[in-house]
Amino acid sequence: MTNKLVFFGGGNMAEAIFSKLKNNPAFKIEIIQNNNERAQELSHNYPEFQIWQTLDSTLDKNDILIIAVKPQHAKEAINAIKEKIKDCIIISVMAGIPSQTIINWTGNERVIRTMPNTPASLGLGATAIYCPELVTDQEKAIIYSIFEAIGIIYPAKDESFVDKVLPVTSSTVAFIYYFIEGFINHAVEKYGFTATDARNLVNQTVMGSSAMITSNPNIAIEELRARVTSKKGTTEQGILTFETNGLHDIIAQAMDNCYNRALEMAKEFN
Ligand SMILES: NC(=O)C1=CN([C@@H]2O[C@H](COP(=O)(O)OP(=O)(O)OC[C@H]3O[C@@H](n4cnc5c(N)ncnc54)[C@H](O)[C@@H]3O)[C@@H](O)[C@H]2O)C=CC1
Ligand SMILES: O=C(O)[C@@H]1CCC=N1
Repeated sequence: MTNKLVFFGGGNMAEAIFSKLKNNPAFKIEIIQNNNERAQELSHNYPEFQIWQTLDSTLDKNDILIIAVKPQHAKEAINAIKEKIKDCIIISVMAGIPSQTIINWTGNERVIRTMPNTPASLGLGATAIYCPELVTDQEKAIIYSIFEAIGIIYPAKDESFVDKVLPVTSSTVAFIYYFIEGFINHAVEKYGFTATDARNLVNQTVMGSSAMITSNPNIAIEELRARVTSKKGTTEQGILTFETNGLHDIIAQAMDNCYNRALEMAKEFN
């Protein structure tokens, strides 16, 4: 069976998902994109999808709507289409907006909250999914299949984990880029590498380090680190610098501020 899968908002996160689903025969994909320039870009890049400026048709019980607009635009955007989405399955990828808020806006109780991340576009995504009890096993299997097609899934035992995963997966993509930028910038500014060489060398190192973790599931990450950190060697000096300056405390603070912002957004955009 082919499910109609409608993306409401065709921005960065939506594209990371639908770009990876384009050859998947299980879904007939449509995109609602109100910005004309972006809609034209999508029509050019994805001729296989139908792109609309607004949702004109009413969605049926088996249709799936993925809400992928920014949280601050959600209330107004959803209000404009609420009569057409009363019966469909609603999946939100929005940060911070609780499912009860979406139920209040739409009158539809079949709301699934998810938190994906942009490596989905490479099939390397990580998505937390919370399905309420009224979602049937058959519907759950379809919902999981969307996100399994773009990476790993984490079935959240309660909705709070969809917010708690923000500083573990979704926002963390940017945190890791920020960390990488620091290494590249200093390699260029202090040590004279070209920007391209620094980017390639640091990126290869990040990929290699990550692959070492994946390939050695039984070795603690601390042990992998110890194997690089010789007594009185060079690495030790760098790690000591991080420890002295409380890098792990800074990471913990960044994670807490990120998560707390999700809780704040729930109140701000209801
Ligand atoms: N970017 C990321 O890494 C992640 C984003 N998210 C969530 O995904 C959602 C979208 O974020 P991004 O893709 O980054 O933002 P974005 O700004 O790239 O995409 C939003 C798109 O929705 C369109 N839009 C706004 N109102 C509309 C309407 N009424 N009808 C049709 N289209 C409309 C905008 O023109 C824009 O293209 C947010 O709620 C965010 O919290 C979740 C996980 C990761
Ligand atoms: O920064 C944001 O609000 C979104 C949610 C997770 C990643 N980007």
